[in-house]
Amino acid sequence: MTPLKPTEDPWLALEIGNSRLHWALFIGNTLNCTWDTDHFPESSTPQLPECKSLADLPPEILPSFITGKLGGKNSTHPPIFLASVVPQQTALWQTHPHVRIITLPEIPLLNMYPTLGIDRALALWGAGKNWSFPMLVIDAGTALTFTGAAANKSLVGGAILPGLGLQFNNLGEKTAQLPQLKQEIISLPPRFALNTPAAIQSGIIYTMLAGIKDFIMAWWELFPESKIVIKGGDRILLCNYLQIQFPEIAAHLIVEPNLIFWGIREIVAAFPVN
Ligand SMILES: Nc1ncnc2c1ncn2[C@@H]1O[C@H](COP(=O)(O)OP(=O)(O)OP(=O)(O)O)[C@@H](O)[C@H]1O
Ligand SMILES: CC(C)(CO)[C@@H](O)C(=O)NCCC(=O)O
Ligand SMILES: [K+]
Repeated sequence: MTPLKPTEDPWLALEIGNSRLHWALFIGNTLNCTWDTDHFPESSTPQLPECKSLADLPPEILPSFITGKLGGKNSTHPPIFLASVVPQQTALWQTHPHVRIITLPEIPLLNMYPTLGIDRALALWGAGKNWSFPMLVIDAGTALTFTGAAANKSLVGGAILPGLGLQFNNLGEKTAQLPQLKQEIISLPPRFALNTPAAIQSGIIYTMLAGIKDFIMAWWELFPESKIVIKGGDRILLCNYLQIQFPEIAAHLIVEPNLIFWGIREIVAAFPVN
């Protein structure tokens, strides 16, 4: 792979989450744009190892407006820096000639444990480098996670629970009488509900908000001055409800969809350049 000129060369960041792929185009250090794509179907075996030029990447991965920004189909393939928490999807990219997989030991956080998710580590590193440590990151994704580090950039730890979508889906799937609901709750339901959909919504949303509040309060006991950043596909929904339920807490949250990309940028910037 040709070395990057950090100020001007284009490169792609790819985060493979459990629901979908999250992409970013960087020009040097500057984030140009982001987009999301689906996982590859398990059945398909994309010809990724054959990707020599941009023209070889399927259009469902690289939208034409991105190819345009990169100078058209015949231009040289930019490097892709990949971080994944889905090993089967990582495997598809492993042999791609321009892919560089980011691994946990490359992230300069102290006290990490070997099975820590790379997404959690990158988001925490990106948040801490951008705002400051101590730092707590809340990822409202497929899983809801809390991940915190102290002022000395040492991982304090965190917690993992089913995200909003998983809670709704699991309840609908594993019970005979409960319907599958979408988590698009327009307004907060009554806490003590008199119909089934509202009762499910109440149960899930109020316990989740109370849980988030409890983790935040516990974190502030340890690190009273700490900033807290929230990311993930359900961040806006959760922030809106936190705003109604616990406005004094919501006011302190920094909402940032691109945390992992900031983390990846830090790692890429530390890359040796000729
Ligand atoms: N367009 C969308 N596609 C899929 N999920 C979405 C979308 N918009 C919001 N969501 C919600 O976002 C949540 C998934 O979050 P996100 O996309 O951050 O997960 P992910 O790709 O698995 O990443 P992570 O591994 O960080 O959880 C789901 O609960 C889902 O309901
Ligand atoms: C928790 C998830 C699924 C969140 O994406 C991911 O970070 C992961 O698979 N983590 C591994 C376990 C851990 O972080 O302790
Ligand atoms: K699993």
